[in-house]
Amino acid sequence: MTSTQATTPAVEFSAAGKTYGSVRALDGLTVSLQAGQTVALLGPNGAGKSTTLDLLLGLRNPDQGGRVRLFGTTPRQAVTDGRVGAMLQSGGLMDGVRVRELVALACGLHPRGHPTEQVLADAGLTGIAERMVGKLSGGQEQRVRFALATAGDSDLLVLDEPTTGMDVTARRSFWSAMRAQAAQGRTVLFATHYLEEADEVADRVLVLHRGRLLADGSAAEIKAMAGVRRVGFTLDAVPDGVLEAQLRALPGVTELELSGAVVRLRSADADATVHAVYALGLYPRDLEVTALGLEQAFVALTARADAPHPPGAEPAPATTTPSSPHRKAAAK
Ligand SMILES: Nc1ncnc2c1ncn2[C@@H]1O[C@H](COP(=O)(O)OP(=O)(O)OP(=O)(O)O)[C@@H](O)[C@H]1O
Repeated sequence: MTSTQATTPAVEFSAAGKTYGSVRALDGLTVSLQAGQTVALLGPNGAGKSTTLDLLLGLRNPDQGGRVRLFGTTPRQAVTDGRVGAMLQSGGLMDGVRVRELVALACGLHPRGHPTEQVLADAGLTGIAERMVGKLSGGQEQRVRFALATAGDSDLLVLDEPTTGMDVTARRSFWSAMRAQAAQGRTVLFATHYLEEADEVADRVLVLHRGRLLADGSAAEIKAMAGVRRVGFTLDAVPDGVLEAQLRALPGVTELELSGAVVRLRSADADATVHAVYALGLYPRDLEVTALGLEQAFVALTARADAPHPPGAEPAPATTTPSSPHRKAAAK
């Protein structure tokens, strides 16, 4: 890795947009990623994730006025210099060769290629290195794609839904291999629909929605941004006259589930809700106030962005937390 990494962002999008006909797939994305970060790119179908990765890899150019830079240079130059390894959804693998031959080819072509046997081992492919690529299962093909992405000493790894088609065990070993890559100082950017992966693996989470950056922060910060918390408690006894409707009417409550004396609710203002529970004369036991999971926070954030806005009011821009560089240890 070069010394420029310390100062130059690994990835920099400046007002990068992309329009396909009448579809605005990416709407002025401005974001930069520091070297060494592991970043998850989340978003509903059609949010612009693949378009973002295409621009990043120089497979498409941004519309006029936008710019993408990798390590201070153009994506194409960075790719040519072997600084980027990519694992994309699209693009078939060569069928008529053996796994070892294909991986050896990638290692040989990379300007800073690793030894073939090491790459095979790191991707968990040693045992199937003599198999024909065309005979592999979907999960095994993904491992080959991973091997091709890590065939050389790249500084940035770009992964588009890398664990699609993998079973739970394969996913776990994939992320452990990926962590090993990140531990060597590589920047990793991955798009995923598995929010638990983002929660477990990423230092930083970017949420795209309709081509815009809706949120940017650690997983914990994204959960907090959703603003909604879960509140649970048990009542000693449900006093006469306390009806579900009264609990539902407590300040902040957005959802309520009442099962006997056990109350589970979601609140946009948990402090006010809990205060009002006491004010009703209730005595909650085993009171718990917890943040939403990343998946629920994601659903809440994107639903809020989809909600109709008053005439003239624009949806809020990206909620970006100030705590860059988004350190996982501090966030979780
Ligand atoms: N080549 C293309 N021509 C026309 N429209 C396109 C093209 N590629 C993408 N789009 C449109 O641009 C928008 C963003 O697509 P993109 O594939 O980037 O989203 P995504 O977040 O990766 O979605 P998914 O999660 O479904 O893979 C979508 O509305 C899509 O239909």
